[in-house]
Amino acid sequence: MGPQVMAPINDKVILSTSLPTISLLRLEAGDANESAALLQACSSHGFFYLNLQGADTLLGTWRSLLSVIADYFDQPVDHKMNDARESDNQGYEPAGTSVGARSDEISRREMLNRHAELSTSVDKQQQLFFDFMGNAHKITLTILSRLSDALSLEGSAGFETVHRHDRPSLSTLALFHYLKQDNGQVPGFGHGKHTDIGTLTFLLCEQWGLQVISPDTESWAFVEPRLNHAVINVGDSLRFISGCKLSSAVHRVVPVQEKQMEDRYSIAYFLRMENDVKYRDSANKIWSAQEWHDSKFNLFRDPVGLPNNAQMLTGVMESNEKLLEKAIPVTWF
Ligand SMILES: O=C(O)CCC(=O)C(=O)O
Ligand SMILES: [Fe+2]
Repeated sequence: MGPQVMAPINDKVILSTSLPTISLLRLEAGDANESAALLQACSSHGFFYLNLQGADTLLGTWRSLLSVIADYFDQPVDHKMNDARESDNQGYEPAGTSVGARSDEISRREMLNRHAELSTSVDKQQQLFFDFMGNAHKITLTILSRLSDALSLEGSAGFETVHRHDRPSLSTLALFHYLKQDNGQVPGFGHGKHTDIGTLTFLLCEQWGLQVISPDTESWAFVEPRLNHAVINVGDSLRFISGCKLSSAVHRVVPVQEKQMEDRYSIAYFLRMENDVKYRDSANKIWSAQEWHDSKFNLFRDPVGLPNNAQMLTGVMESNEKLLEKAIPVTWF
């Protein structure tokens, strides 16, 4: 079983037509104009389409993975619970574990020893997952070094130097299944509004549902799924380490119609910094990358004191001048 076709959108939907498109081929070739366009995209929107032309291996692996994950999530919950690890970046998490996220999820930390402990059907597909992670990792590192170039960050000032291969990080591949709401039993759908924790997120999804706050209109806009394009966004850690020159845009996942009429599948590779890298958030507090990660995940699970803590979910973006004028109420699905 593979994912179903995309849902038609309704009239009220605003499309984000202004998202920039960056070419992976041109970034790989070191085209300086493309690096400048990348910097512009990451400073203004914090979100862009990455044209994957030329990345045939990755696109092929993605096709195979889509049917593997659909089959995986199709298994009974009891069986999938054999893979539960009570971890934010390893194993299975059933829908509703984190506030605002109504999705089944399977995540795998990038493991250099090339071995993952999963007992259910996906165990046999380990190579596919590692191939995908390897490719996504390489692409996100290319983006990162082009951003360093465009910001003239040379040598040890470059962003790549805090993403060394042999240092522990919480980089993760996550596979999401947003459940169809056709039988009235699913309490909610989607992913509440947030910014991503880490450096860069590489997202592949051919179905509707992702929304960003458009910097042009300051209101929610759907990101149109585009064939052979990934959606890349800047996370909090990169925003902070860039001295807030780059934006970690607020986004969420919602049904396109009143209810979610089809199962939705997405794959995200979260590139994260080395655990002990330190940075200042925009409120001037110092964090290690791991502390920021753990605190934000604790909040996702148990949002004590929301909406006071809501600023952290959105990477303190709402106290940033970019969104200050129009504070958006915290809503969950
Ligand atoms: O599933 C998606 O399209 C996006 C998921 C997301 O934003 C996240 O997991 O951080
Ligand atoms: Fe996200």
